[in-house]
Amino acid sequence: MKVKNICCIGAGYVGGPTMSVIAQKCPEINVTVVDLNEKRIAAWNDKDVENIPIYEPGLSAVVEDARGRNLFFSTDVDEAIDQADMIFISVNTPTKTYGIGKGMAADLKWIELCARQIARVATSDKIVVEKSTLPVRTAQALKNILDNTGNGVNFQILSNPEFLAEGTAVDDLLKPDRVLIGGDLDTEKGKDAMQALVDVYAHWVPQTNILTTNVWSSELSKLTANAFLAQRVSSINAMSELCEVTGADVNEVAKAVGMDSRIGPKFLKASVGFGGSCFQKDILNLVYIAKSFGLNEVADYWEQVILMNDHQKRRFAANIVKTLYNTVSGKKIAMLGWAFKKDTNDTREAASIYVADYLLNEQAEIVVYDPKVTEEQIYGDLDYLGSRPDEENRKLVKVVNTAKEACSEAHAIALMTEWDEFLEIDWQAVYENMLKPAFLFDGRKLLDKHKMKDLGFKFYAIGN
Ligand SMILES: NC(=O)c1ccc[n+]([C@@H]2O[C@H](COP(=O)([O-])OP(=O)(O)OC[C@H]3O[C@@H](n4cnc5c(N)ncnc54)[C@H](O)[C@@H]3O)[C@@H](O)[C@H]2O)c1
Ligand SMILES: O=c1ccn([C@@H]2O[C@H](COP(=O)(O)OP(=O)(O)O[C@H]3O[C@H](CO)[C@@H](O)[C@H](O)[C@H]3O)[C@@H](O)[C@H]2O)c(=O)[nH]1
Repeated sequence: MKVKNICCIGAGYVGGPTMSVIAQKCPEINVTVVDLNEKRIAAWNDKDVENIPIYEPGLSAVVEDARGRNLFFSTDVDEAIDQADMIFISVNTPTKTYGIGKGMAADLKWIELCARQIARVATSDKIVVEKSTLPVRTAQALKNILDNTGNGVNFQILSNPEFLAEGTAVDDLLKPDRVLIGGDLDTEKGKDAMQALVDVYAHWVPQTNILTTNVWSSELSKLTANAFLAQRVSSINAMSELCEVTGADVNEVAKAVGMDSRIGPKFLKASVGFGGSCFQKDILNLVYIAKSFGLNEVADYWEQVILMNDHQKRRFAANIVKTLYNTVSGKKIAMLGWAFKKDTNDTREAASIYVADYLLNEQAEIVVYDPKVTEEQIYGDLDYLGSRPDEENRKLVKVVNTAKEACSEAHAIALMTEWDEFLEIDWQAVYENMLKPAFLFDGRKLLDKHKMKDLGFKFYAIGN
């Protein structure tokens, strides 16, 4: 079968970029991305393509190419479901904040709502694709909901997890290491559905990079990939603490270790701790699944990756307090960067939120500058933690428009995100405008230690 109409439910960080690339590469397929969030859809449809709701290098050009031709953004979910022969579900699956599995399991509320809506609306056969990251065996639950509608529609469920990383989403989508498609390999209908999705990706991805597996392997591979990646970051971060007490330099250790072809150089950059919407959520989910099968050793093994990450964020903040003579009360701390990594406006689970919260509990005054994150987002992130009244966050935290302004008259700077522009800062001028001693804490190992020390900074970097 040839796919003619695709619908994607969820116009977020995954649905938006993924569907834009599919539409650009498959001009004969109509792609409609739908969302309940009217503001988000309006932003995707904004006349000025620079105002689309997600910042990703190269994304606006892709959207401009396809939007209005075969790429559409809409809030009419029913209509798009009705028209589609293939439906991607790309809604959020955050960690549950209530009930059984609170703080661990993935909240599948939005997934189930999608399934019920598809079941209610569909009058013709559909291929339903899990694009969201889901616990292994979710496809079974989806199938149960879809198959119990009694309207005779045939649903094929595929798992097609997304591996893009934010900040490089467009590149990752254009040149994926692999595309993974899980489906029912035992039936002709299952195989046909898989082939239909393979044919979509084959417009631009070499066949050798398109991997087909059974559904459960596909679902579990996504959680496994994120667990392995996060584990590397926690491993090097654990070493960074050991480096700090032994005189080793974590960058040198990472380079030496990464040159072993069995280990490889990627994801060995020590940092103030990994953030982002995926790593923590997906590992907690993995831990929960392992525990629910009684596999306690497996669960404990992976949980340690999260515990190490929490420790890394906490000890970075604690080191600031300790170094500033054991008190930051009433002191101005400039935070450079708020996003969880460079080249994205996403702040979900960013280390900066937790470091700021720690410092605010110590009564610091914080001034934040991030080139892509809005003031509203920063206050929202702090308010969400509920550590203090919202008004207090507005009183103690200021958000400014330049790094220079943030650092002026500061007691200390905490570099939280590795934005390229922080390399271009006139650090001499920054030094001159700070209170002395001028403390600089580099949570990303971005800056040149010798240069910063020569300028006069009291300089501290992770793992050094
Ligand atoms: N962010 C990433 O880099 C990334 C990468 C790979 C996989 N994932 C996974 O992809 C999924 C989506 O992540 P995201 O970052 O795009 O989330 P997101 O929160 O940015 O987007 C999800 C969107 O779905 C919409 N939505 C929720 N329920 C809906 C419904 N019933 N009908 C219509 N719209 C609905 C929300 O309004 C929201 O705009 C998650 O499972 C995530 O784990 C994310
Ligand atoms: O060597 C490294 C690499 C990353 N990080 C940090 O780890 C976090 C996650 O970074 P990254 O993985 O690059 O971004 P994400 O967008 O979270 O992407 C991850 O999560 C996605 C959602 O599941 C997956 O699709 C991607 O494959 C996976 O890399 C960020 O805070 C990074 O700063 C480090 O500290 N050191």
